[in-house]
Amino acid sequence: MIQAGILGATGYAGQQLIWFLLRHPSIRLNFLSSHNHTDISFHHIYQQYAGFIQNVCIDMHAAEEKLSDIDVLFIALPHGKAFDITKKALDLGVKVIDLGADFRLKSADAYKAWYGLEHEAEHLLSTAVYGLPEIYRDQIPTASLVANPGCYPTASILALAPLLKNHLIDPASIIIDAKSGVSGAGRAANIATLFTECNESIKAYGVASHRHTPEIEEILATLYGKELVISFTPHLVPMNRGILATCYGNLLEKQSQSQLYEIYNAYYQDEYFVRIVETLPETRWVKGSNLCDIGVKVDERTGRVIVVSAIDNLIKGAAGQAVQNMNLMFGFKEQESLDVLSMTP
Ligand SMILES: NC(=O)C1=CN([C@@H]2O[C@H](COP(=O)(O)OP(=O)(O)OC[C@H]3O[C@@H](n4cnc5c(N)ncnc54)[C@H](OP(=O)(O)O)[C@@H]3O)[C@@H](O)[C@H]2O)C=CC1
Ligand SMILES: CC(=O)N[C@@H](CCC(=O)OP(=O)(O)O)C(=O)O
Repeated sequence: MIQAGILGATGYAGQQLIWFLLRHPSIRLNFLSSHNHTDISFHHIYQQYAGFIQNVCIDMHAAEEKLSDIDVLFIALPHGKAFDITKKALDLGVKVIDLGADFRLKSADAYKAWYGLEHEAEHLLSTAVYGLPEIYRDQIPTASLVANPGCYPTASILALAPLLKNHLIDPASIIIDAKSGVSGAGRAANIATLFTECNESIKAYGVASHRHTPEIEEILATLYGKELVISFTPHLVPMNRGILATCYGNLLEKQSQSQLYEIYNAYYQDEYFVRIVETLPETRWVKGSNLCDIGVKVDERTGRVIVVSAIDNLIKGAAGQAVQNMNLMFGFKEQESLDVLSMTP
């Protein structure tokens, strides 16, 4: 039995992680941490767990004392909070999966530029593995520290990877127009995510400045083999969950619809969690699952390819992907506890 500790268990990502770990036959939840709900039973905060989970939330200090009791630490804290505890956990031989952004970028300078914070564990950046199994599966099983990707980067990178790996588009032409449900902003109180502020409205935000831009660029550049820059515009839409990323690129040579489908199907042929769909993806068909649906359309008139991807931001965009990484790190079946389908409607 693997002992797991969860920091930030009371957040949306942490709660979703618990939902999956409870189904896992080889995992025991050792501790759950919270900031504002310490000494409160987890099932009093998320009442669907009544009768299923007995843990009482503890604070970060108490969690730190329990590090030597666990095999894996999941960190679902706001960015900037993972440095110290990650160092301590790794020193004790505990494997770490960080759902936040603290170990995703390879350079501390880039982290400072986009997150406005000094990186306090720079020496770990070269050892952290970017936890997108469809791209880095070979490195994850031996990793001690996995940086779980952001939700928008997961949807965007999976959508564009086959085009860049096969050098089919001009990288300077990439535009990603993405929409997220409100749970992407977390559970903490915030005026911008009040029902009355975001219901019946859609807005772009972080235009030309969103912190997921360098993360997407870094991984796409690795796939392409050369530096590149993209335009990325996220939008907030009035739904609880889901990300839809619509990605545009100029084709370097004429490609037919069926050629591109063949390329996508070949690229993802062994991937359980990626479905190449003939219709266009919709968030409702992946909501509640660890799946990423991808649809591809050639616009012959403009010479562009338009790729649409859909994920559940809290699952393939966070907790599901974290469990997928844990399964790989501990030698479990990659799909263990993750093969659930959307229950829509
Ligand atoms: N929401 C999403 O779709 C995604 C989120 N992520 C990342 O996962 C991480 C968690 O996100 P999310 O669950 O949405 O956020 P939430 O705001 O919902 O949860 C944050 C969690 O961290 C705890 N916390 C807050 N501040 C502190 C602090 N100073 N010290 C210790 N604990 C603290 C909170 O405790 P309490 O509840 O007691 O306040 C809560 O458990 C973030 O890094 C986020 O960027 C990644 C991909 C997708
Ligand atoms: C709707 C919304 O606000 N979404 C979040 C992204 C959530 C996520 O993946 O954030 P991390 O990179 O911090 O893990 C945002 O745009 O900041």
